[in-house]
Amino acid sequence: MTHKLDLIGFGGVGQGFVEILREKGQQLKAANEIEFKIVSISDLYKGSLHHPNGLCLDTVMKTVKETGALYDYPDTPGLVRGWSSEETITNSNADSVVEMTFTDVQTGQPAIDHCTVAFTNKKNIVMTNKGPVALAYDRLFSLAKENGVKWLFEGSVMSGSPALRLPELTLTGNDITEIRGILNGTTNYMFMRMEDGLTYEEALREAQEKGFAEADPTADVEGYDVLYKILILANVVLGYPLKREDVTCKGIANMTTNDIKEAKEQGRRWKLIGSLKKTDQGLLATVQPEMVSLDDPLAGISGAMNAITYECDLSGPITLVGAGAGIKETGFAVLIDLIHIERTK
Ligand SMILES: NC(=O)C1=CN([C@@H]2O[C@H](COP(=O)(O)OP(=O)(O)OC[C@H]3O[C@@H](n4cnc5c(N)ncnc54)[C@H](OP(=O)(O)O)[C@@H]3O)[C@@H](O)[C@H]2O)C=CC1
Ligand SMILES: N[C@@H](CC=O)C(=O)O
Repeated sequence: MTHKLDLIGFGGVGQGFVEILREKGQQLKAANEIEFKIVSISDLYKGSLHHPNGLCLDTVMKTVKETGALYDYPDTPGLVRGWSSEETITNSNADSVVEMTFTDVQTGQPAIDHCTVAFTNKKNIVMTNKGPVALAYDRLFSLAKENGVKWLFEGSVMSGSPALRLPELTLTGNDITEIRGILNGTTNYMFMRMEDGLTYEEALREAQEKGFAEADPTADVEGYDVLYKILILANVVLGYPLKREDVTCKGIANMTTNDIKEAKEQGRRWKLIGSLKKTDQGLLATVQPEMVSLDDPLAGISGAMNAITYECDLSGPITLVGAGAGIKETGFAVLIDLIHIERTK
């Protein structure tokens, strides 16, 4: 079975996903009898390529590594260049679109439009972008359903760690009363490096170099990235139509190495915590830095690792610990969603 893909957005995660297919494509074909074939790549500044029979991934990666763009990919009969994202989604022969453009924390665009165009053209969407899920979940979910296509976004919360599929599939039957965790890799990595003595700016720069941070890292340090993940968890896992204005949100942008040092002197550690709690007054949602004591299990979650605890009425608390950011880890989330589409056909 061949599953044809359009990649929309070809930054860190997009390239990480292509590397995974280069390394594991044959193995995946043998184990699952699925061949994932990339027929289009469309990126704002790197350019756009489409070939109905598939692009050569070795040449794509060589071209982007050598030139930073796709314009020097060689001409072959049938190759189309220059389609915009929407033209790619509309015109290509792909079965699924993988949406990996930047997350716009104000509007969710252009990714919301990409979903609308894909669904009305009867294409599945797999995405790591948080915007459409956080801001337009109900509308897009209905649109995908009306058009008989799938919309999967495991990578939007905790990258390759199954923070959404765990409650959906494995914890089902429980009433989840509370969700709480460390949900941003960049800030957690920054706390670790600031404890090592780096300044706020140095720690942020490192997180950017490692591919953890958003294109605009304000989203990470002001807490909006966690806010979006909290909206996704509320809407998707708890089925509660939470909006961004319902969430109290404070980030770490004003924190200094002194704050980190003071916490250390008190035998404590800062963590940026996102939480959702069902109360008699409704769903209480917060994002804020908290000082946790060193014997709190969250204190041991360091670097770009994240952790999330689901308080369940039947099974008790279940905690998932795993990568919260990273190029390959997030590329894996794309892969597992695509395999899931094939397995549930
Ligand atoms: N990195 C991580 O660890 C994780 C990332 N995510 C999410 O995954 C998505 C991708 O992340 P990442 O790869 O790190 O981000 P990057 O900023 O590296 O890549 C985003 C790419 O999207 C391109 N782009 C922007 N607008 C458009 C458009 N209209 N059409 C086509 N391409 C466009 C950008 O192009 P150009 O640069 O040429 O302008 C860029 O190449 C983001 O939404 C992020 O929030 C989710 C989980 C973890
Ligand atoms: N910028 C985000 C990436 C994953 O969502 C983070 O640092 O967690």
